[in-house]
Amino acid sequence: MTDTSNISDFKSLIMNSVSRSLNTIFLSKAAFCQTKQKLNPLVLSGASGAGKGTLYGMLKSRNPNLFDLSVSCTTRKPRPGEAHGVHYYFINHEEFQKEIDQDNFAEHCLVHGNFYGTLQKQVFSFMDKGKICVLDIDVQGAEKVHKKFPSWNYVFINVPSLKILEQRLRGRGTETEQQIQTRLTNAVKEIDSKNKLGFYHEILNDTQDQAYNDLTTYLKKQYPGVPIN
Ligand SMILES: Nc1ncnc2c1ncn2[C@@H]1O[C@H](COP(=O)(O)OP(=O)(O)OP(=O)(O)O)[C@@H](O)[C@H]1O
Repeated sequence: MTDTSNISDFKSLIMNSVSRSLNTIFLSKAAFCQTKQKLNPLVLSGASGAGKGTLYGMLKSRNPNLFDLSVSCTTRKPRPGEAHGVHYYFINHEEFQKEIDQDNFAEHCLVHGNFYGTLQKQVFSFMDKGKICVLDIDVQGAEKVHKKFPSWNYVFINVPSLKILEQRLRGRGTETEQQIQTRLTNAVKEIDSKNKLGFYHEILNDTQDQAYNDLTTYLKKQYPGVPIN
């Protein structure tokens, strides 16, 4: 009686141990597959002041481990308070030109004598970590990226009216009067070209909560199975 009971205990010990080992193998495999899942980057575009940064901030604060903002390279000098690798990668003209020659940019442009660009390898490194890399770029930049990577997700943040855009730019208080006027003039062109380009999903940024809700509804469809808050 005692012997049989011992054998039965021994059997169940072995079975439990095998079952635990198999669980560990399958769970680690699932975790491995999850970390290797590559998620297409999200390109947020729209006029200056439309709310790209605000909506990215909401995505990041509610999903800190899922979204990461791509940091651009620039040849302009850092402003007080700007840190290398945080606000921009500050590189010189020679280094920037080398990256252009090697076709390493998803997009780049020259503004007032300074280069700005998004390095592909930086975007790919986020993808390798299973993250959604967010590119916060203007309409011209997004058009260039789309030529190279048409399968990425393109969202155009729009505003209810130019009047409201003007109010928001003034409220932000980071631009001079001249810069506000330039941004408003550019906004008309950007909204116009968004209509012609046709690859965007458009989000109207009326109230922040409604815009965030519309954005996440779209993202949940684009990234099925990925929990997005
Ligand atoms: N739905 C909203 N209602 C009211 N104010 C808003 C809304 N969304 C954004 N804002 C405000 O509008 C201003 C511009 O927004 P934000 O800085 O996010 O724009 P942006 O598109 O990132 O601009 P830029 O391209 O110039 O960086 C900010 O002061 C922000 O707080």
